[in-house]
Amino acid sequence: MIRAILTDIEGTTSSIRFVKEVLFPYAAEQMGDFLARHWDDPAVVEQMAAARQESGEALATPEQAAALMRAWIDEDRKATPLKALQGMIWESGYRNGDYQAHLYPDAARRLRDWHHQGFPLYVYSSGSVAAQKLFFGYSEAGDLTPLFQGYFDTTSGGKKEAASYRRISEAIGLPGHEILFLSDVEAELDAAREAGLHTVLLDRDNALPDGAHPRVTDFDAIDPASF
Ligand SMILES: CSCCC(=O)C(=O)COP(=O)(O)O
Ligand SMILES: [Mg+2]
Repeated sequence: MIRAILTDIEGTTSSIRFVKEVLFPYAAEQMGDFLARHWDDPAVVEQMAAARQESGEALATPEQAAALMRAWIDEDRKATPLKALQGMIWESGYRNGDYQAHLYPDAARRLRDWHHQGFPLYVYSSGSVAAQKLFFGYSEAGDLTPLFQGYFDTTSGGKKEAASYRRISEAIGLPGHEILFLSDVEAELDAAREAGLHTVLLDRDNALPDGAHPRVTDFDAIDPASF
């Protein structure tokens, strides 16, 4: 029986296009300026230390660091320091009203329904926890943060590693077989299933063949009671 639902964001609750064509370019454009202005802030110092560790580069100036961060954005690298910096940069964009996060209407509707039915809801995204809270706080469907019990990011591990889902199950306080994980990426679902979670593949473009995971094109087709 499912007792909690864990959802991915990009490609699952929300369009890939919004992330790739709005959020990532915004972060890339602001990165140089942001690092120059916040170079000595403790939160940035911490992420720069992590970026040096991951890259092996000296990153001695904001310009050098910005160039590497932009390269990582281009390759869609799910690096924790990049994700933390993106979250810091996106904050002002949301607060200034430069954009609102895209939410598929079916996702917003079903997340509200499941919350009202008593399912604890959680997010697991490569975006930082701070970025996730901004995303759902400033969404096209309004502030959805009251729906969620908790958020997980790459500090729990990579999304294609079964160990990450074991950590998340432990943090939620439920065995894997009582958690339903929703994602648009089969490799993430494979890892979640290896950790014992139930899975559903969101195939928003109805373009994928039937495979190892139940496949739906929207949240309306998901019935947590059917597992
Ligand atoms: C939290 S919003 C931005 C999402 C993001 O940065 C990203 O890399 C998307 O990853 P996801 O795990 O949600 O597919
Ligand atoms: Mg995704």
